[in-house]
Amino acid sequence: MTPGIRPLVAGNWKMNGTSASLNELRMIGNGFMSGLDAETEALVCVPATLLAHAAEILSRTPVRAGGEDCHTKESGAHTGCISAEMLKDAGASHVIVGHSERRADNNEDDAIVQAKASAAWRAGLVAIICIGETRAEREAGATLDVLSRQIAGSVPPNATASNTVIAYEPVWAIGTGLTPTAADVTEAHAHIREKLSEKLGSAAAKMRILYGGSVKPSNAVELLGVKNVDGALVGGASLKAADFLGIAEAYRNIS
Ligand SMILES: O=C[C@H](O)COP(=O)(O)O
Repeated sequence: MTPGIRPLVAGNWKMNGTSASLNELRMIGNGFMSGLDAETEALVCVPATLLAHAAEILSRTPVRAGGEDCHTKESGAHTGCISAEMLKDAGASHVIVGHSERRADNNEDDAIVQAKASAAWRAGLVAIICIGETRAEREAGATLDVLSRQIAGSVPPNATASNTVIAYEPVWAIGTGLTPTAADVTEAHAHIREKLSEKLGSAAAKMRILYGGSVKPSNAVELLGVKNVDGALVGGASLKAADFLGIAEAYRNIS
């Protein structure tokens, strides 16, 4: 938590979900309508095939819909790609850029991630910029250096707390059931805040820094209660409404 920052609990469905899954979204929306939004903002980033449906379903709730990636360009000859403008047109408010799965699967480097963040802003979307170290980098003691490098390269110099959210996701914690200790998360998030401050000045003080990687209802109070953790980016547990709502409910037990 950071005083003065309203937490954001964001889901990332990744390459999961068909129209049959939309009922989970309805239940997520209904859950936030029954009072959870007092504690936290909520967002679910879904595959592009579901985005327009998701946005329509969630439009009657406090929960927003987002995209999982965007191209750097507005339009053109890029078969199979989706622009930020297309996501906006389909009802997105946010888009994830630089997720470690895209960095690994599609060879996306920091320069591409930064260009995607700028593309998101151009379309009127908030960019959720993901950073985080691999297991090998962690074991080499390079975690903070990796975070510094990724912030330097992936975050545009004119980022603000209104147009950008940072998500710290240790790659080795994603989908593994493993999580860093609260002390590790404290150190990483403090370092991220410091580096953002050096780069962005006062804009960094109110910028949300989410934690992502095996967040579940059972560990949410511990992970999300850490200083400078301003919400969660949730993968697997966002696919089931009960789990996603359970994570958001953690804020009722965090002071
Ligand atoms: O974007 C979400 C993260 O990759 C976390 O995924 P996970 O909650 O399944 O570990």
